[in-house]
Amino acid sequence: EEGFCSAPTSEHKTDSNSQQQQPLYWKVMNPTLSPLHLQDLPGFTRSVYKRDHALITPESHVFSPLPEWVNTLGAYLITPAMGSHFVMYLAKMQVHSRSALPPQDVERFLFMVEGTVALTNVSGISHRLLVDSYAYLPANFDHSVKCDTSATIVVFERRYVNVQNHIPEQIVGSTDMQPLLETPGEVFELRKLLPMSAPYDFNIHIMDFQPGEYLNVKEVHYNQHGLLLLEGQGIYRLGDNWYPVQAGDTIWMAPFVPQWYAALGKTRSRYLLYKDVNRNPL
Ligand SMILES: NC(=O)N[C@H](N)C(=O)O
Repeated sequence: EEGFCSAPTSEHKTDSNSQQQQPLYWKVMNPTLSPLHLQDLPGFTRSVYKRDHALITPESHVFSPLPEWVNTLGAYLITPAMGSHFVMYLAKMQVHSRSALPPQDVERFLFMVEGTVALTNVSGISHRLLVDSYAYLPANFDHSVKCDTSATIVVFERRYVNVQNHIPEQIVGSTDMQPLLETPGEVFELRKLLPMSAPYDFNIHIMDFQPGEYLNVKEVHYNQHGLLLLEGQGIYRLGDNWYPVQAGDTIWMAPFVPQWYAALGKTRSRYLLYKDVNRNPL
């Protein structure tokens, strides 16, 4: 990693090649694209915190032990203190680490950014989660995540909003197994990681843009978002602000913040997006 940082010109020239040689989503935790002349500038950060949105960039991450987890460091990137009804955090699992359960009535979604973990539920059924795998654990669903070596997971949790006669189930999958969905009037590629049915009160979208592609709708909507840019770079408009963004960046979008994205650079942009759905906003 050090060698990579100290060779900015060759990194730049071989960017598309070196990205191909690195594991999927490698740039999320290795944000070497950050402009070198700004990287060491004392006090400089691209992070921004405003009433209706936030941009949290990797140089601002602060990790501390995750309460009740074993050998795991966490960085909470979005919490209700910002106005969200969910939390989004990075869990860095280390050698012989283990998760703790979320609080009562809180559902959980895990997405693997780095490494491998084993997810075991109360029936003893285990799944190996690799990079790009994900799992949804309903509220009050007994489970445990274990890691022998190291892994990074992006985690979303929220208090489940019950509706009568609908019970969500554990879901385990991977992005590449999900079908592309119709996006009328838009050019980006869309996959949804959870069923679109009523038991689920949020979904996680994976959105892909080729360089030069952008959102057609300048969206303003009641839903809130937590976004992790998994690949690529571009410009995110939030309200009246236009932010250069790159893989590894997190964005909080409050309800009704005007939002728009354009992908730039030479490689695909891919982002993961929490979105509350299927519930009356009243
Ligand atoms: N900012 C976004 O990408 N929003 C999504 N298109 C969405 O709300 O589904």
